[in-house]
Amino acid sequence: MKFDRSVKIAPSILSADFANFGAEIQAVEAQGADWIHVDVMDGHFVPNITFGPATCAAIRPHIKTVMDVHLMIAPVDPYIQAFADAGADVITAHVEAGPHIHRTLQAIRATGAKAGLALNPGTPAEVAAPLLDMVDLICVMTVNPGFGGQKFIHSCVQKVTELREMIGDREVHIEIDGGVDPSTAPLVIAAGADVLVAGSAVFKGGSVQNPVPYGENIRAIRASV
Ligand SMILES: O=C(CO)[C@@H](O)[C@H](O)COP(=O)(O)O
Repeated sequence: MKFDRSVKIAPSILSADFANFGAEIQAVEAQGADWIHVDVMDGHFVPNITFGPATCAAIRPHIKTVMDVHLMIAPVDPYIQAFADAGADVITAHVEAGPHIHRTLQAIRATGAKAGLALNPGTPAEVAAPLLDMVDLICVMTVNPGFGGQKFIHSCVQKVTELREMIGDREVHIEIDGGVDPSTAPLVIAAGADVLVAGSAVFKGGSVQNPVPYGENIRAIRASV
């Protein structure tokens, strides 16, 4: 996976048809998705449950782009290898999910996957400072994690500006997750983000049978930035 700073749109399959992940992934990729964002939730770290490594392994052959796995689970460390074996290109863990984030990031990189660090809306940018050489991506949550379709939290935009300044010329992506649509995407791109996760704003109005709205939605986000 080669680093580049262009704007990338990563549809979150949390808003896709759960009975049809393979076809949904193929449809959004055909309609212009750059990465596929996979939200893993455990009903403990976040108040919702989605799926685990077996589902990730099952969808992997359908993903031609980048499989971006966002772990909203605690503990994280016992499951890292399973998600790497499932074919994740990026594995992101939350700083709030345990006491040893440095060890977690090391363990992710040791698998060969890119290491992502996620920050909840209430977590300040400074927590990333000692970890900048250990991460390939920082995921700024712009909603409280757990559900799609929530309202973007505007106070998180300043955090993106601070992180971009901190990162300097390191090859670290800034990903935005939650409430991204054509009205909020320009704010975070201007602040220095390059990966936009979007669930409801991509999947709304479309289906596997009628994927054209997926393309229109992706182009609307791209055009907004
Ligand atoms: O991680 C999460 C939610 O916890 C996200 O990836 C959501 O799935 C984004 O959904 P929208 O806010 O774009 O609908």
